[in-house]
Amino acid sequence: MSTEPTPAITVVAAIIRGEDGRICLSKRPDHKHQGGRWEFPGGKVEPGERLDEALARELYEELGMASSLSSPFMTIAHQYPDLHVTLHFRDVTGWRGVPTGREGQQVAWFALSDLAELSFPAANQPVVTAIMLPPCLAIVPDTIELNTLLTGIERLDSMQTGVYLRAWSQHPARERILETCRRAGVRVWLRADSPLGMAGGMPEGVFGLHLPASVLMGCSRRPDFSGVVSAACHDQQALDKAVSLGLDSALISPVNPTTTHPDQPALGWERAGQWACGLPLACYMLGGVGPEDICLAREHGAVGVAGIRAFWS
Ligand SMILES: Nc1nc2c([nH]c(=O)n2[C@@H]2O[C@H](COP(=O)(O)OP(=O)(O)OP(=O)(O)O)[C@@H](O)[C@H]2O)c(=O)[nH]1
Ligand SMILES: [Mg+2]
Repeated sequence: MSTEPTPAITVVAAIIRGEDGRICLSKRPDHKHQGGRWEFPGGKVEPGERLDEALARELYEELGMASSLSSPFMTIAHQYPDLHVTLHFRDVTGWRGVPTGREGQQVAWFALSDLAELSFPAANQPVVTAIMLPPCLAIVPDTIELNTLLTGIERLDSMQTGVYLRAWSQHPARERILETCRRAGVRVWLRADSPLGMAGGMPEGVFGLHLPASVLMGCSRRPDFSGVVSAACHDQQALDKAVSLGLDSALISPVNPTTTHPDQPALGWERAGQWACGLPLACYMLGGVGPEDICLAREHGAVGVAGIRAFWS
């Protein structure tokens, strides 16, 4: 048996969003590692290169794009049978030129709704799910007044913010709340009451099922739900469990001290970031954070922020 260690490489890859929201992908040549699959354009980071420099170089070499500005989106560590990759996916925010396959590779733009049909390298599934998620998750307080909630939902930017209706199933106006979200095009998460999901099934059009920590730890498999499944994680054991169940997303908390959970010591950004970075699921930072912290959250391995007070006052 060979005792050679598996080679390890660091890769940067670009999430290039067109003005119409479509994503630019290229097809890996058949003879390459993970050949014939669609990829986020990019490649190996050279020694001494910063991630943004490496991505700008790769995008110029592969697609002829100049002056690319980029910021962190998600990092995934993945073990292939023959290779260990650390993939740094970055949002490309500024470029010139039309992306063109300069190495003979096919390049195309895809709507988010088409991505699920494409074949990607095995490491990519978590990032494909993550780009369909809003960067903010507004958790609805249990005691909010109905009109404040309905007006608040109507005012949200539905591309930017999804809503977690934590106490929805007990709410007397639950159908009206859900209908307001549907009309506003806001993506909705509901809470799982048990490891099986929601008693009585999920209403039509619900985007996400969220598992409180106690429910998560009682799950022996991913709940049956065709949408996104997320979980509340206050420690590494919970994150390990979320990964082992193949969940899509985790809410890591509390990052900062909060008035809602004064008894829980805050993790701080550094520790929360060490937990999130490299995981094959989309993490949201929760606890004393708001939309102004999206960049900070992404620098610490999360795709966005979740909060209660920051969204409804
Ligand atoms: N660019 C890119 N590479 C990915 C993705 N997902 C993924 O697993 N990889 C893996 O990361 C590695 C990236 O290598 P690459 O072939 O793009 O590297 P490169 O552009 O520097 O090419 P070269 O080796 O021909 O110089 C490959 O092993 C590839 O399978 C992805 O979405 N984009
Ligand atoms: Mg490449």
